Formats: sequence, C-alpha cells, structure tokens
Amino acid sequence: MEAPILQIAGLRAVFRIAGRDIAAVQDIDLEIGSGETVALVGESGSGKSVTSLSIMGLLAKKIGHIADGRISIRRRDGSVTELTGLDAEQLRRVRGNDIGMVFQEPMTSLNPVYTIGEQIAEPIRIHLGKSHREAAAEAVRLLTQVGIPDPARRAKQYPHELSGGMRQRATIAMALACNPTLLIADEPTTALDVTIQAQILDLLADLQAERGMGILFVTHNLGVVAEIADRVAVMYAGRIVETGPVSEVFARPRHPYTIGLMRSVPRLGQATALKAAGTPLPTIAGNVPSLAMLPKGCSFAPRCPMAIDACRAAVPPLFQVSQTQASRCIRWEEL
Ligand SMILES: Nc1ncnc2c1ncn2[C@@H]1O[C@H](COP(=O)(O)OP(=O)(O)OP(=O)(O)O)[C@@H](O)[C@H]1O
Ligand code: NI
Repeated sequence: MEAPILQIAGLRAVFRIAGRDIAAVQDIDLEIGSGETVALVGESGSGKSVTSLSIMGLLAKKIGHIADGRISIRRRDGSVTELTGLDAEQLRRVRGNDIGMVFQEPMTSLNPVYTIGEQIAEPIRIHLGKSHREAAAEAVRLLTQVGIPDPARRAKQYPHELSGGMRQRATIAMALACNPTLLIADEPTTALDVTIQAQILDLLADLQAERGMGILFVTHNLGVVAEIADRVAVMYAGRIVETGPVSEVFARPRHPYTIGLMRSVPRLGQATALKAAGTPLPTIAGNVPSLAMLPKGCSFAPRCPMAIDACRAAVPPLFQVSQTQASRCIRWEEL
C-alpha cells in the first residue's frame, strides 16, 4: 500500500514557560492520504496551529520545540522523509518543494514590496530551477488556475492593489507553485466574508481534485469541516479527543466534547447553510483548562456532564469505535 502523504506519530510539542516545558500538543497521531482532506477542529488554544507549525518545522520561531514523536511525509518521487530529523536548511527545502502553506492573513505570506508575480515566480526559480522568463510565465498560469481574472496584469501589481479574497487566491497560487504533495491551510478563510470564503473553499476542492494533494485544514468552523473535509480530528487541550470520517463523526459523535460542539449547530449535515451563516463554534459551559495545570485524567472532565471518578484517574487512550472512528472517552459506548 502507498505510504500516506503525511504521517504523525506520538507528536508532543512544548513551549518553555518560566523554566518549565509545557506541552501545547501531545499524543498526536494523524495520517493524511493523497487526495484526502483532514480537518483539525477545536476551540481557540486547543493546539491546531501548533500541530501545523510542527509539521512545517516552524515552531522554533515561536520558541517551542518538538519534544517527542515522528512526522514523515511522502515526497513526489515516492520517498518518505522523516521531518523531525532534518536540520533547518533541509527543512526549508522540504517546505519549498513538498509542503504548501496558506494562512489566515494573506499578508503574512505576501511581501508588500514585491509584485504578486515576482513572489510566485521566486520559489519556482529557486526550487524548480526555472529561468526568470519561464517562472514568470508559470506565475501567470498559476494565477489563472486560482481564478484571478486578468492574471497577466495582476501579476504586475503589488499586494495592496488586490482585494482580500484575491490576495488569498494569490497566496494559494504561491503555495502551489512547487506542486506540493501536502497543503497546510490554517484558517485560510476565517478573515474573509462568507461569499468569498465559499469561493476559496470551492477553489481548494477543485485544485485538490486536479492535483491529488493531501490537505490539512485547520478551522474552528464545523460548517467548513462538513463542507471540505473527508476526515476530522477534534482537538481539546492539546490532544485529539475524537477522530474519524466527517460523515461518521457528524452522524454520531462519540465524545462529549464533540457532542457539545455540535449541540447548538442546527440540522447537522446542512453544510452550506452553516457555512453561509459563518457559524462559529458554539460555546460550551466552562473554560479550556490551562495547559500548565491540566487535570490529572481526561482534560475535558471538569466541563463534562458525563464525567465519573474513573475519568479523573488517568488520561483515556483513543478507543476504536469503528474501523475508522476513535474516541478518547471511556464512556463512548454510552454515547
Ligand atoms: N509562542 C508561544 N508561547 C507559549 N505558548 C504558546 C505559544 N504559541 C502557542 N502556545 C500555546 O499553545 C497552545 C495552542 O496554541 P495554538 O495556536 O495551536 O491554538 P489553536 O488551536 O491554533 O487556536 P486558535 O483557534 O486561536 O488559532 C496555546 O493555548 C498556548 O498555550
Ligand atoms: Ni490557530
């Protein structure tokens, strides 16, 4: 069988705070196959971005580091590279060649002093060894592919001359420039209005169908999950608490946290309606625990209507609910 595009096993990433290593994410296992979209969903601070930054090797910039676990990706030539063993230069090369990134705010990826065309062409020259002319032509072709009208003219413009939606399309073109096998999109539509948001989601789905890349999609919006993802991993306080195909998890969530998230979402499965409403995650009573003071057992127990003493004794493992769905709740059978 073909190796997955992305394989994460036992990831633990920590930040050093007041002389102590605090785990921002731990026990993370995650796989993405080619052509598959996996959504990471959870409240603010649950560890979605730390997980994606770990894959990209960008944690160091935030003074965190990977303390444990393995992250490997399958490259275009079929070889599998273990990312956690690479030095900074090797990682940069993998990022340029095999992993594309799109963030919430397009201006974090775009440089205001270079034209859109120059910025898309640069990685093509550097990583694919194309000439200036070839790279410039390729940039225009990519702008066409991401649905930017009049791409030759747009290529000569600076980021501030584009609308927010067009800028996000341009950063997607940039992320695709080297034909990555994995695209990591961290809240790529959160800053956009709902109409543009829907267009960008459609664009990503189209591009994926054409290119067969794996997508890790970080979002706090369940409607977006339903719309774009094949599988979902629900994060809480740095751990995946439930995972499985979107259809299974939405039809029958097997973790009280997932149930809480979905409770106030009307008519599940009505993805388009949810998306149109821009539905944020509903609020659940109580607060996310501080990562520095996680309770002893299940992190969700203090907020959980189902919690019993056993929940507070030890962190539950991920129980296999079906061949494809898993839950970190010891009472999953009662749900
Ligand atoms: N630079 C940092 N220094 C210390 N702790 C950090 C840092 N960045 C993140 N963390 C910790 O890691 C946790 C997870 O953060 P992360 O950014 O992954 O959350 P998230 O799920 O992406 O949230 P959001 O939906 O708000 O983007 C945070 O709660 C915070 O405690
Ligand atoms: Ni985030």
